[in-house]
Amino acid sequence: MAASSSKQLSRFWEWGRNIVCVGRNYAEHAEEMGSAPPAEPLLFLKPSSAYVREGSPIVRPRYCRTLHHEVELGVVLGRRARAVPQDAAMQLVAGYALCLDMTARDTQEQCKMKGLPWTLAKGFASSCPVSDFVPKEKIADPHKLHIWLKVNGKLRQEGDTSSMIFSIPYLISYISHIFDLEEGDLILTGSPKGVGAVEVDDEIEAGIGDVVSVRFKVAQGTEPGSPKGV
Ligand SMILES: CC(=O)CC(=O)C(=O)O
Ligand SMILES: [Mg+2]
Repeated sequence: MAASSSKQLSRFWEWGRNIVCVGRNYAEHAEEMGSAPPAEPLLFLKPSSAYVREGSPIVRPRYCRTLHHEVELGVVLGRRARAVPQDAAMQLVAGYALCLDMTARDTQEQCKMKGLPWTLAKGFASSCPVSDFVPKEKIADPHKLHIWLKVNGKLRQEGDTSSMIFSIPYLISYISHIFDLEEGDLILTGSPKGVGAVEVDDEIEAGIGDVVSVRFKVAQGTEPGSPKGV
């Protein structure tokens, strides 16, 4: 099947496709979370309604007291992938995006203690802010990118994608042996160290080097009747 063009995927967040997240893909972040680096990729999913774009706020759920930022490189798939070998995986990539894996850290800790899935912690509405789409032709080597994040102008997170434990082709191949990846799917490749809390009215700015950047404000969720959490 032919790959979708960059133009078709330039608004990938509107396709309603899978958001597949990789956890603990940087050893220093695994360590700061008190975990050992994984022997196999740790995967979880966000719903496509988790997307938020610049101009709308990141909304802290009512059940969350400790909302953390995680800056991550996102990989946008341009073609369906089933059981692809690593050496063919990069041909399926259409482009990249700067992504945030917003995390209700207190909820996640509760989920871990109770052996529950991370959906409330990682999958709430607006938990996946994304930048504009960056066509793959604009990135010479996705494993040599500087990703960074500031809160209210102060640098909080910096990482180099060369430090990923599992490379992009490894991840695409690995995931595609579990379920089909589709055109328009997004893979969040994990956070470097330096995750931390944001408060209501904070401003987050994040980018991939000087290729693309985004700004988001944090707001408080006020939905009546929203769950109490875990
Ligand atoms: C501990 C985590 O929240 C895993 C994660 O999302 C990561 O990027 O690492
Ligand atoms: Mg993450």
